[in-house]
Amino acid sequence: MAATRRLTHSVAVITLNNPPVNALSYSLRRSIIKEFVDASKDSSVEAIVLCGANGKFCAGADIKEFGSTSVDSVSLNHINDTIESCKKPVVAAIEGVALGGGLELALSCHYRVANVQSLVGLPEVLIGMIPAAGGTQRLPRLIGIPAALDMIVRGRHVPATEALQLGILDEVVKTNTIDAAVQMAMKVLGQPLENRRLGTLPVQAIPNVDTFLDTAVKRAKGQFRGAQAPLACIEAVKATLHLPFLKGVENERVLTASLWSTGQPQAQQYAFFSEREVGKWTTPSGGKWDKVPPKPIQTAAVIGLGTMGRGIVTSLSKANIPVIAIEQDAKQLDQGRQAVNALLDREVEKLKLQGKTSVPGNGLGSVKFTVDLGDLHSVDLIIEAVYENMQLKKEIFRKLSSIAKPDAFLCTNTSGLNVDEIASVTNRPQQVIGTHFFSPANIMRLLEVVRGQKTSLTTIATAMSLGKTLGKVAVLVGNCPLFVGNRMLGPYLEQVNYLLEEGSYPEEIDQALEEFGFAMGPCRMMDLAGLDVGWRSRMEQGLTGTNAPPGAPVRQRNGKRYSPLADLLCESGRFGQKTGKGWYQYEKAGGRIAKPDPWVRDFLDKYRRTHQIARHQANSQEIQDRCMFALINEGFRVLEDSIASGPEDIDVIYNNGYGFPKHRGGPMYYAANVGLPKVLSTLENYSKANPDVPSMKPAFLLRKLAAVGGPPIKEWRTQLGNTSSKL
Ligand SMILES: CC/C=C/CC(=O)SCCNC(=O)CCNC(=O)[C@H](O)C(C)(C)COP(=O)(O)OP(=O)(O)OC[C@H]1O[C@@H](n2cnc3c(N)ncnc32)[C@H](O)[C@@H]1OP(=O)(O)O
Repeated sequence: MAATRRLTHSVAVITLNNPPVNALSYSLRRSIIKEFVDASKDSSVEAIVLCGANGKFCAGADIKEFGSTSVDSVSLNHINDTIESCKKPVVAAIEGVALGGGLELALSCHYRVANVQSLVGLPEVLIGMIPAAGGTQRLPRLIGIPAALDMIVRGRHVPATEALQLGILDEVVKTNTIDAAVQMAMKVLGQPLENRRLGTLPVQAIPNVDTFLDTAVKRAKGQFRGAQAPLACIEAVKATLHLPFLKGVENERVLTASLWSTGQPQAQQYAFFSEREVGKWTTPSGGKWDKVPPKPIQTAAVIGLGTMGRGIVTSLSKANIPVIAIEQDAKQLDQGRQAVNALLDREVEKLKLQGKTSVPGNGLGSVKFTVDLGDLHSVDLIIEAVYENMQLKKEIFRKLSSIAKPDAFLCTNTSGLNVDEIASVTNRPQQVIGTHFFSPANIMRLLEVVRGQKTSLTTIATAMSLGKTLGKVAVLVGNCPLFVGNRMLGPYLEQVNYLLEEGSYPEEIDQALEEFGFAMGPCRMMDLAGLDVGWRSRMEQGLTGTNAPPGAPVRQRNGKRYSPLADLLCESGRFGQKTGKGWYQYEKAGGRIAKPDPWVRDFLDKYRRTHQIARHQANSQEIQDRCMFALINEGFRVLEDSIASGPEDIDVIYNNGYGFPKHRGGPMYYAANVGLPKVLSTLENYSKANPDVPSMKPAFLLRKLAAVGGPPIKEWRTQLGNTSSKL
């Protein structure tokens, strides 16, 4: 980890070298300042270029060093101020990424030249922080408050072509970025540098700035629900209007300290590293991500062009993988084709905005639409995405056994069916795996990769690698009903139903959980997913409908508490958004604007009267605790059963697939933060009062960890001990 210096003509080229992303660790910072000061004093040097080794400029501060002491003696602010005030021209040569402290370093240079493929941004907000090395002060001075605020609050990675238009970059080149930067440095020799020192410039005035900033605060509160960093970013940028540069930088420091005390940065940084950790899968048989090479996937196919299939085809095409898209008849194929083409048109528009129109074929993989399964004979990987019906899925996999080439991988996109049962009808169970995409599959980042009993390590490696190629965060999980995410949702939604029975209204429950930070409350989520999905499944399980045990009490099944509320809603044709009515009413069938429905209130009131349930109106805290602790308790059971290999896996699943607020780290991190003894005692109390709700009986692992005082989450794995692993 060092910066090295060489001389090209009279230009000193200082290269940041700290693989893999040239993060600004303490020792790299120390080395940069030394090389820089030496170069600025060296009389043979007329200008300086800063660049990064291995095709990457710099991904910012070394996040691993946050929170550790004694690393601040060479601050990035000091480096940036030294660079900005240098009398010799300094040019940043940006390749790959200039993010966070990396862009702040580049902004302190007098000029910036970048490769066309590179990305720049201030993504600190995504790890719960604000840019605090002058970024919130220099960027608005360079590109104005509105554009800077948009970048800083969203933490957007901006493509070089857009950054050039915004005025962040002075030149964009296709090749030889460092040479171009050296040329630029020589060209500007002798020119005045005063107006290139961003810290000395005034910020451009905009009309009605106060209204503009108030609107930004309101929008951020609505969008980021409880996350403090976006608000601190706005506060920091606002300071450019009334504080001189150095005071503005001091304000960044104060805001950072205050953010740190909320615990949100720590949670988001845990989430950041957990996303990277889950890619490093291992299996009890000794399989390991870096020991088993994946097979290359050159062609793929998707069977079924419903909502999921359309998204999966788009996702594959976006990753430049040619896809064959299959439907069972010409009419459905045509509908699927139109829907996929509309999604792909949007992708082309996005690529155009990123200046990537020159990529052959727009950088999208071709899509061939067909009704002929025979066309699949030579594809490398097939994803079945028909609706959730075991018999139908088995029929398709039987056919694929004889049609697909012997080394083709067969994936099932199921949200909870038994992958082993599907694999059992094929002639290659070792090449069968579950790939549980989340809707809309072209947008949602999560992919649950479900390993069957016979799934080979190569198949796991290939599915995990495909996830990465598709830009997803893939998490390896074991095969059990509903896998991880949906399994944990069961007890959570059970509590929602009980709260509704007891006296809460849908909008109160949603408000409590949206205040907690969820992107969407559970009643709105059920309406979006379709209430009929669960209803059909409960009918198949014999819990409701004609298969229900004759004479079973309405609110009990097999001796356990049961809520028939959602069944009753479905029986009256209320399936959620798709029918325009569910827990809410919508402007039309398929509408999205949820309005509280007096019919639902009336229905719930009548239900309570019929069943003589005394009304208990839970407050937000009770709603949050009951729902969250139910979710967490099932998370512990998932760990006990080794369906997920660690708490990080669960947290990544919830953060990326279920709208869990990242600033709380994930459900298991949240549990550790609340304190496991508290989670345990709340569950114990509930369980004692409600022995007919077994999902709330504290999990063994929770008891075990609470008994040793609730150790930090990093230590949980060692406490898991010997379990019969399904991974
Ligand atoms: C001192 C002043 C304060 C400044 C504030 C900051 O600068 S905060 C940091 C701001 N920067 C970021 O938030 C960037 C975070 N990184 C990324 O977004 C991505 O990693 C990337 C740079 C876009 C690269 O993505 P890619 O998908 O190619 O690789 P990975 O994400 O898997 O990363 C590779 C490994 O690098 C580690 N890493 C990445 N960034 C940092 C970082 N800033 N600090 C420390 N480590 C970082 C990452 O963890 C991976 O490590 P592995 O061990 O290989 O898992």
